[in-house]
Amino acid sequence: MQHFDLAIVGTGSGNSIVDERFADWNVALIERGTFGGTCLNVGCIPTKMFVHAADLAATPAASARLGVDSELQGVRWPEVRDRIFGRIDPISQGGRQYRVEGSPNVTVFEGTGRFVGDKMLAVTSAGTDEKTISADRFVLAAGSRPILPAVPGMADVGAHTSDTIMRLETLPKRMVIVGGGFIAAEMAHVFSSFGTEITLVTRSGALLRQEDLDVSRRFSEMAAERWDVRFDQEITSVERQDDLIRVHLNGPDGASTAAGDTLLVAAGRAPNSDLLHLDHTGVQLHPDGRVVVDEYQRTGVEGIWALGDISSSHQLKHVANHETRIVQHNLLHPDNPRASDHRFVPHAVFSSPQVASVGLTEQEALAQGLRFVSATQDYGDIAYGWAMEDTTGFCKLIAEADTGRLLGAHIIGPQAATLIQPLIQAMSFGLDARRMAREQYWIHPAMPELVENALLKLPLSD
Ligand SMILES: Cc1cc2nc3c(=O)[nH]c(=O)nc-3n(C[C@H](O)[C@H](O)[C@H](O)COP(=O)(O)OP(=O)(O)OC[C@H]3O[C@@H](n4cnc5c(N)ncnc54)[C@H](O)[C@@H]3O)c2cc1C
Ligand SMILES: NC(=O)c1ccc[n+]([C@@H]2O[C@H](COP(=O)([O-])OP(=O)(O)OC[C@H]3O[C@@H](n4cnc5c(N)ncnc54)[C@H](O)[C@@H]3O)[C@@H](O)[C@H]2O)c1
Repeated sequence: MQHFDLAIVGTGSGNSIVDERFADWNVALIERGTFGGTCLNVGCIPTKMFVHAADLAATPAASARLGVDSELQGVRWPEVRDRIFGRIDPISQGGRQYRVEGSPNVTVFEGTGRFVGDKMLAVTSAGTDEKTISADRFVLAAGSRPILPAVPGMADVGAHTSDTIMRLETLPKRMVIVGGGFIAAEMAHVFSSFGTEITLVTRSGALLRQEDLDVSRRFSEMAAERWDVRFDQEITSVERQDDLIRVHLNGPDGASTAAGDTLLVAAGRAPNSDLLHLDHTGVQLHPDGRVVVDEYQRTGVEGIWALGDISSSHQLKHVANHETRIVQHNLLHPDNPRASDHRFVPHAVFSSPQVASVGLTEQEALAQGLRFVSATQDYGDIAYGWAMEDTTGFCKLIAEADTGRLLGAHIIGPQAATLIQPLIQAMSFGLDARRMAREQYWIHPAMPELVENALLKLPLSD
């Protein structure tokens, strides 16, 4: 049995742990899927490349009201798709090749790892013999995978998830999307901009329910104008009839059916901890399957760390990246460990409109009994937003009443994912809202004046 100083399960964020500082460590990398993990292959990167193309495709429809007449002449789906994966696939292949052939201290095991002893992992893959390895230390970076709701027929109709939808042979004519979160919002924008008719089915009364209520409401209203959105639906069964998939629903108005040639299920992701047979090690799990870690990313078992989607309540790449750097440091400096910082974790939804958020929603601030003030600034009332004639976007801020410390920031509208960054910075470094607004220049008439004016609107005393 081969023994290693370190074994890393998962080559998403896990792959970037091993740099030159680990040159004299004997490392095993275990990967069951495509080298490079979710973000690179089926997550952040391809989706945002599709979103960029979708934004371009949607521009002609939006520009006529400003007197600019242009026409979308077509979307060459195979070319859009192949340009994206023609750029991504070589990165994954190059990363794999570098580890297999160019990293003398790293051994790559391709297959599914599962614990068979305290610090022993068996790796199985179809067509090869099972290999068992041991290691002094393990990093569990095995990520998460899409959930297919347990509904009669769901597993039999050829439903797509985000893992497969981006590689379709042809552009769908009618797509049913199940889910009302990140992936549903982004993919509905992508495919509808390319010309696919979208029916979006969600079990709750609003889309993007994790957002501040004002943002979620605004996004839901706008989505309902653009797509056939069915709220408050229970899926009772799914069936395929030749080329048509029918999703049978039960909602406030009774039974109905959503039909399309393609079904995308975007109903959340579950941690891959079940694949690892962690009962053989004593690593503990939360009820939802996430690995339990402390602030140093340590599991309860000495020498076993976890990071990213397998352990985090934030399934976000910037969180996985941060935790990777923490684990990296703590592996190298076990006597001087660093803690992860999850105080102000932002996120953005790259749909149309974009949504971005950091910190508490108003509902969370209320639930925590905080004394806070809030202010909302419309894009339409700052110079650049007025020039664009934006009528729907806004920035909402929540600040501690006594100190002016920002508690939360929420933006819906153009460039929201970029505009939020100074607010993340202010919260991370404890800059109070009044100082942030007044003690720096804000370029006129640029879009960040949205943030400046939202800050100035907060009813805080001097
Ligand atoms: C469609 C989509 C879009 C997204 N967009 C964004 C975005 O815009 N911004 C953002 O911040 N986040 C985004 N995310 C989330 C982001 O991709 C994840 O949070 C991040 O990739 C998680 O990284 P990870 O290293 O924890 O796991 P992964 O990157 O998933 O890596 C885990 C790896 O472990 C392997 N593995 C699992 N089990 C085993 C096993 N037993 N043995 C061997 N190997 C195993 C898997 O094959 C996988 O390669 C998106 C996700 C999706 C699905
Ligand atoms: N821009 C980004 O950062 C980005 C983009 C995509 C994905 N992600 C990450 O990936 C994760 C997974 O994305 P997601 O959209 O699958 O999950 P999600 O948690 O964002 O949304 C899941 C949605 O599915 C709905 N749902 C669940 N079961 C259902 C059912 N049986 N019937 C109808 N609706 C049902 C939920 O109510 C919810 O609206 C996200 O939580 C996010 O962390 C991030």
